[in-house]
Amino acid sequence: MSSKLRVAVLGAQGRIGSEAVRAVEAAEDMELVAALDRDDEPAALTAAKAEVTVDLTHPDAVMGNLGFLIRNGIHAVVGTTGWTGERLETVRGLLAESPGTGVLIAPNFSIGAVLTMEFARKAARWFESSEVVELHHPNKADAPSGTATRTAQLIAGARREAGRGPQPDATTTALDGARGADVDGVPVHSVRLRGLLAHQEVLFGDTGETLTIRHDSLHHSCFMPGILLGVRRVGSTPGLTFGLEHFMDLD
Ligand SMILES: NC(=O)C1=CN([C@@H]2O[C@H](COP(=O)(O)OP(=O)(O)OC[C@H]3O[C@@H](n4cnc5c(N)ncnc54)[C@H](OP(=O)(O)O)[C@@H]3O)[C@@H](O)[C@H]2O)C=CC1
Ligand SMILES: O=C(O)C1=N[C@H](C(=O)O)C[C@H](O)C1
Repeated sequence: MSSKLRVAVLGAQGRIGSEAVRAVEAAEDMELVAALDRDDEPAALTAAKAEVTVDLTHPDAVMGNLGFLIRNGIHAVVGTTGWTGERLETVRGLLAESPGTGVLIAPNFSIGAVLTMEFARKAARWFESSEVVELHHPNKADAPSGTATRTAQLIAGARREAGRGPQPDATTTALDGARGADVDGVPVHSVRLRGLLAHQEVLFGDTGETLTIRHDSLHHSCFMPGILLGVRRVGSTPGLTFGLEHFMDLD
């Protein structure tokens, strides 16, 4: 009997899912027991006795997938985007019925992106204003990116804690969208351009200075160490964990 962790991938034919399949296959402590895509039956996961499933599908599919996984006590590592407070509450509700099951939802698995979010959170209270610009390939499912949304939420939280009020902005906009999307008071701008993969700039400004934190994902391989870390840790971390930073020692 193998002692390797039995891992499945959902969205296995996708841009990041196909990379995750290769990463799991290459990991000495894991066995890829299922690689499923859109038309496959989720029941294959139970038949394959998957212990951990990695979901890299689509915001429209992920809630149904998680419902199945949690009901069947299969731990989940989720990179799929589209997370709202309401969706997270639904996941917590499902987990309450399956208390031994662990779910990690990570807006971004790349180490540099996790650090970008952490640095942005730390910088936020020192600057009057901040804006987030995310830049992705044009086939991306959603906008703004999950990473940009999370970054803006972390900045907003840090501003609230520091007692900072709304960011100054006296602009009158002639066209809807000119100032981007408002995420908790932080403007978020989405660029979609052939040739890009996944990039983000967080801009801070105050009197006489600006600070820009930039991260570039240049290949899908950058997400793999984070995904594998999540797969290794999620089974011993029951309940919902939101953000890979909780599985990393950032201090
Ligand atoms: N957290 C992170 O670090 C990262 C997250 N992502 C996120 O991962 C998701 C996937 O991105 P990406 O790989 O670029 O997208 P792709 O469209 O390339 O891949 C998604 C794959 O999932 C398949 N799929 C759709 N619905 C289902 C379903 N119900 N069950 C199984 N498979 C399904 C798609 O099939 P079909 O083509 O037929 O629709 C496709 O093969 C997005 O939400 C993206 O934002 C991406 C990179 C990093
Ligand atoms: O769709 C992508 O490509 C990515 N999606 C995630 C997001 O929305 O933040 C992570 C990364 O930006 C790549």
